[in-house]
Amino acid sequence: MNVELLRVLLRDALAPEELRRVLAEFPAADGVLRARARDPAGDGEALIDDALAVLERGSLGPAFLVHLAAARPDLAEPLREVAGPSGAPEAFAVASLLSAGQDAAAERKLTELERARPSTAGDRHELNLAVADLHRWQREAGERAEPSEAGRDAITRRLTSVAASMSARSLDAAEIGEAAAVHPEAGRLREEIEAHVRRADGKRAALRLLDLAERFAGPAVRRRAIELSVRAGIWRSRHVLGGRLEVGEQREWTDLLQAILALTDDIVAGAAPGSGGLWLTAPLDGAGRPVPEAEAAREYEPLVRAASLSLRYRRGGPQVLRDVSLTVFPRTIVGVVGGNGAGKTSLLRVLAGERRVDDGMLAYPQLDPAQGREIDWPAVRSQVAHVPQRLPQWREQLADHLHAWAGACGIEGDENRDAVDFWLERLGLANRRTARWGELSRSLQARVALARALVGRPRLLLIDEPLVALDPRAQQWLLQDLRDIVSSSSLCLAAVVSSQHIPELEAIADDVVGLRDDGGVWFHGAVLDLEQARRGALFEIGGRLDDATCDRLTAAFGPGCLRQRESVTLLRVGRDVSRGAVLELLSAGGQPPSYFRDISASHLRMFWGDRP
Ligand SMILES: Nc1ncnc2c1ncn2[C@@H]1O[C@H](COP(=O)(O)OP(=O)(O)OP(=O)(O)O)[C@@H](O)[C@H]1O
Repeated sequence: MNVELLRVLLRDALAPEELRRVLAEFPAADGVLRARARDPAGDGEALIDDALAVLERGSLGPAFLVHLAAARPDLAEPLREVAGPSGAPEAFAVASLLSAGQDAAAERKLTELERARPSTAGDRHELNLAVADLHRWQREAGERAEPSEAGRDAITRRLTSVAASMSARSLDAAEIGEAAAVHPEAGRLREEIEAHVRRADGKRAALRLLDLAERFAGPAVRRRAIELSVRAGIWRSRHVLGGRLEVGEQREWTDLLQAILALTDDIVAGAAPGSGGLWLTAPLDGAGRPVPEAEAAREYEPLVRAASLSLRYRRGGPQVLRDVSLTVFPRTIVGVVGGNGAGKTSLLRVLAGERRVDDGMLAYPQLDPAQGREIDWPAVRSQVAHVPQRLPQWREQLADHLHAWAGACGIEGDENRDAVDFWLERLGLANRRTARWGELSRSLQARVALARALVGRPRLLLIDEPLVALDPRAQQWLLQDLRDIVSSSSLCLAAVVSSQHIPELEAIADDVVGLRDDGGVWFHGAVLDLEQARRGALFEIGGRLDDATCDRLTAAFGPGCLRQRESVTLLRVGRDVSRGAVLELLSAGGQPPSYFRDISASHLRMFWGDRP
């Protein structure tokens, strides 16, 4: 939008009283602007300044152009120039044709606009409604032999919001393109939000909008994103059961989806370097651009590097960790999987600095500023949030508890208030602000533990068995949120998550450390390679195996290596495991199986299937 041209137009083409009236009647203006416009003693220039400041914000500018075109059809041409190349001039051309009484031309234009297929489902829906409104209005006008002003206004109002939404998308296309090219995460999140909107999943769209705002926007925009998320939540609870929406409700819903998309674009456009947005949280150079090396270090240098860790709780006692190695990169989730007593909790306690290892190398390249021979544990611990399996309880009301916790982490004042509000909304806890520990389900208690960890602005999350006692839906909900937050957050954090729920964790993890029952490692690497490793070799074993044999095999080849299929047992092992080694373990209890064969190359391997 050409703001300077609009300034000239407002000053020279409109009499002061007319300017006041147009601004006072502009439905999308904020209350302050409308009140000023109604003040007959106010200064005209100052009013124009105020108006332009409001119109430049968000996507109100194009909506105002439509509004003005409807009031002053003679200004259509200069307004088109002000709007620039976007869908908005089309929309306000229709408005001005209607206003000038050229209904047939307005209808033609509107139909053209609808055919042009604007980019979002919300826009298309809104245009359909506008066409329907126009037809109804024409019919009514024909019957009454006199056009109805109210009908005309209704169509203009609707076009105003379409124009706002469409131009929010096309006016900023260049900026959005630039931001997405420089920072693919912004572009990716925008695409994801659009996809949720297309599926009319407003709540998921709003949650991802919160992630986008947390990463790229300042507190005011985050507040706006929180408001939209609250509205989307109310909508979901009202309409989740698939009730039909009334026409008025449809409009409200469309407005909400459009507002989500418009704010998304505002944030993404602001994420472009040089736009004044926050775009990254890395240190900035003199010109306000992120320092590339600092950003690269933050994104790509590991948070944890551990090699050959070993641990015994007491001298001469059993070895709990044996030669365990892992590397944790920012924005990744490392799953630590294994059976009962495999050492998962112990490994997390070592990483949290609660337990010293007997041997091995442990370093926190980004968290330990000194990088000396000894780890600076206070510095590291202040950036690590450990959520133990036994969740911490609290006495106060939930929001008070989180405020106090954030305060204890050094987050004070507005930042404290904003962080608590943000995480309560993001994790679906906002309507439980006043709840106490005992009033929450286990699933919500797990979410509170996550919120508490996140308000402290950690770089590393260590989460022990978060899925225990959650039903499958709650497990999926929690893991999906964790995945989204770790991928997108401005904290640039990583998570190490332990669980016995191997398939669930694998679905969201980047890397896996699979612990054997003896504390050794049966797999360490990318999830993508895990399947490959498991595919190594497949053996079919006759009959059911006794518990002792199952335990022996699981200890050697890791949890999940065995599946019972009808009258046979299938065993999956790495490629490097010999037939002889497997047979030895099968026979160690003195009862060799009735038969045993390698079916790796046979179609029978299909019987492994997805079913555990
Ligand atoms: N404080 C301790 N003192 C002595 N032994 C311990 C201690 N904590 C754990 N162990 C032992 O270390 C081994 C590993 O325990 P750990 O809790 O790390 O395993 P885990 O994989 O988390 O098991 P689970 O899934 O049952 O929680 C177990 O044999 C356990 O008995």
